[in-house]
Amino acid sequence: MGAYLKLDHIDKTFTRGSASTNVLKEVTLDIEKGEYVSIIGHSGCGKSTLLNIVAGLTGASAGGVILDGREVNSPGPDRAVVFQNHSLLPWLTVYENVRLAVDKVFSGTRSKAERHSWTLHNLDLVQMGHAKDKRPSEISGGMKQRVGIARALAMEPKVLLLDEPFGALDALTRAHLQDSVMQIHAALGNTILMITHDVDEAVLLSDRIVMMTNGPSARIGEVLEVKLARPRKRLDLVTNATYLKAREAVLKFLHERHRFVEAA
Ligand SMILES: Nc1ncnc2c1ncn2[C@@H]1O[C@H](COP(=O)(O)OP(=O)(O)OP(=O)(O)O)[C@@H](O)[C@H]1O
Repeated sequence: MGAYLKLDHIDKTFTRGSASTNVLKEVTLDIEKGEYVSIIGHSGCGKSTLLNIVAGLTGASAGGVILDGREVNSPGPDRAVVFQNHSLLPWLTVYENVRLAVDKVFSGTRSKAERHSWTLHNLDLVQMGHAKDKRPSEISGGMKQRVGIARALAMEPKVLLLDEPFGALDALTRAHLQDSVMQIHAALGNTILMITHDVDEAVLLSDRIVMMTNGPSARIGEVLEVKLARPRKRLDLVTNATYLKAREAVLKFLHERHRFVEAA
């Protein structure tokens, strides 16, 4: 038996005319069911490209993705993506945005009443039940991200793919949302692959942090296991030696890679 989610020797080269850029080189990673894995690396190294390959939105040039024993190479409801800039449909209410996804996945297997209560349940999970009849333009950025997360969770994906989901938010909103995601992960045991630029966020949330080298031809440089017990409380971690050590290791990796590029 292999890993639950396997990224197997992924290579990606973009070609335009006669010019081609090799963005990812031999990226191999095994992720267990219920694991929270973050990918961190400098801007442009290929993190989003990698996530898009897992999502099936971009094809790999070589290698592939195996999820729960099956190769995946096109988008599917078993992999739900939450992007940095929410992608809610502006003409639908909060409820309707989530319901649309629920209907898409479950119209053949669950009754109308079940789909209705499942939609409400997922909005409650992210504390957005109270705003169910609002439209995206009437709610804040953080609330929109919550709805995006509810929509993704409601599809009951095998893997949740988060592409800098908190990147555009102010620090306080970001912290609230991180706490919500930690609670949801603890309660539901989701398998999560998340891209982030934020070292503290990576350490706080992850079981493992995958550090990418700079592109072109980015690879996995190091993988750091974050051996912090859960539940994790951000205030307790400020002085926690394991937390500080992990944070330092990631910062060091990023700093050294950056220096390398500057010197090259
Ligand atoms: N469709 C495309 N065609 C050509 N090149 C592309 C395409 N998509 C991405 N790239 C290139 O691939 C490289 C990696 O881009 P990607 O967006 O994956 O990086 P990233 O690590 O997610 O960056 P950031 O952290 O800034 O979001 C970049 O050099 C980018 O210009």
